[in-house]
Amino acid sequence: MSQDILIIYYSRNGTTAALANEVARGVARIDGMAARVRTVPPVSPTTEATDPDVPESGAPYVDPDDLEECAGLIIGSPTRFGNMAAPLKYFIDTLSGQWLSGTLAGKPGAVFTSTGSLHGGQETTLLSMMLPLIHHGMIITGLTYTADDLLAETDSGGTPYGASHVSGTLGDRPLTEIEKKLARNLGARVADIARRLAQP
Ligand SMILES: Cc1cc2nc3c(=O)[nH]c(=O)nc-3n(C[C@H](O)[C@H](O)[C@H](O)COP(=O)(O)O)c2cc1C
Repeated sequence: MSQDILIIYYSRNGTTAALANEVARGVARIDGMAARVRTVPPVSPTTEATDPDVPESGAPYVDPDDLEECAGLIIGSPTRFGNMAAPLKYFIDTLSGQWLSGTLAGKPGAVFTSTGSLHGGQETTLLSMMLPLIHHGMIITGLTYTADDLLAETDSGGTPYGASHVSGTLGDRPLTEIEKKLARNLGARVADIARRLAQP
């Protein structure tokens, strides 16, 4: 039976979702590993506002069981003012129970983001997204210069801290080949580490 790497993302305009799909493809490259892709609902300043249990499109909403069952976790968010978007942070802030019981402790974790501009805060977002994962006891991994061609291209997304995409001021730039490659490599890296950790 395969082990799942949980990929949780928030995306309003679809570019972080596209990156999530590439990360999932990378997970699937590793024998015995499968990607479980989930999203989180938007948040509203109106406390009475509700959303359907199943989103109109895209991945299903993440469920607490997903966190229990995963062998690793990769989270993705658009960059908003140099930080992760509120819906993902809101979801993370509901995880006190999992923190207390060590649900994610010892599992590999990684992060990815999409920004409007190349210098719009990818690194700050990625680093700050790692912090809650560290609090949960996760083993954080990024990308490597040697295996991932990070030095080959520096004019699009892709950082040592995780996968990334530059969507442009109109948010309409497709993923570049190097962005796709690095996103897949990140998924494969987390899946490979999870598989090795599961070996006796
Ligand atoms: C409120 C808000 C804040 C943003 N802040 C930044 C920012 O700090 N740096 C940046 O490069 N892009 C910023 N953007 C642009 C988004 O990061 C970018 O459009 C991203 O690709 C959207 O991801 P999505 O397609 O998954 O929704 C911001 C967008 C919004 C709506």
